[in-house]
Amino acid sequence: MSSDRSLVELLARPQGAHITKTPPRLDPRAKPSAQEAQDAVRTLLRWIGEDPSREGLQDTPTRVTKAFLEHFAGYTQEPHEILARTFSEVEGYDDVVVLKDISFESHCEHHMAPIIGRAHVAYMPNSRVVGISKLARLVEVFAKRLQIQERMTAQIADTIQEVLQPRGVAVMIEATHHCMTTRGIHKPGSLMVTSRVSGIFKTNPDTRREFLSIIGKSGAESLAR
Ligand SMILES: Nc1nc2c(ncn2[C@@H]2O[C@H](COP(=O)(O)OP(=O)(O)OP(=O)(O)O)[C@@H](O)[C@H]2O)c(=O)[nH]1
Ligand SMILES: [Zn+2]
Repeated sequence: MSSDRSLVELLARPQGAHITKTPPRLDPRAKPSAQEAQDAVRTLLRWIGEDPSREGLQDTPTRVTKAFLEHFAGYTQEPHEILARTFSEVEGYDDVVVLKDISFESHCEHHMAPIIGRAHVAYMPNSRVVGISKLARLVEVFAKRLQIQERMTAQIADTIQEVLQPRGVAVMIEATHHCMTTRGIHKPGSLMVTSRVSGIFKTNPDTRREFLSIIGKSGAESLAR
């Protein structure tokens, strides 16, 4: 192509058309395909110096994406729906209900490293109670997302408060953060403890003490006031 011709063609283009267009901004929430997710795993494998085509790694991208679907299943579940069904025939039971030692596995949003812990969930019913398994399901929904422990604690407590409208809620979580135990500062055995209380658990020290005693933490008087 002569330089004259290319100049003519260039001038004939609409103004600015010769400038490479900025690619459209990706919607950060648009879901990539399974293929794209598996390719991303292959990229990471190459990045650590591995050969994704070797026999032992050939199915690894599929396994990893499948595992991710399990680790992060909480994004497809609606927490409020879990507590939708309640029972009122409780013979006037209006004392504290506690489900303690609910084990969970989550992942921290900073390193995507496991957070392994236990949650203790209590509420003071207001004429209606919820099926007790639903408290564990609620923990599970929030655990199966990328988390920081403080937010997970608050989300569990706030959802119970919003949906059941009990006289109070108390949630305590104790967890080990693998980003602190297996990397970084390497402090195995360190345990992060968070709590969120509302209603009567906040205003009445006796109710708070009862919760702490039931979960085996009597003496821990400093729970958020
Ligand atoms: N508050 C809080 N911090 C968390 C949680 N999970 C992880 N972290 C912390 O998030 C912080 C991220 O800090 P950065 O300095 O950005 O990351 P980093 O350089 O990898 O930090 P180090 O872990 O200290 O090596 C770290 O201090 C983690 O310990 C959590 O649930 N709650
Ligand atoms: Zn982390």
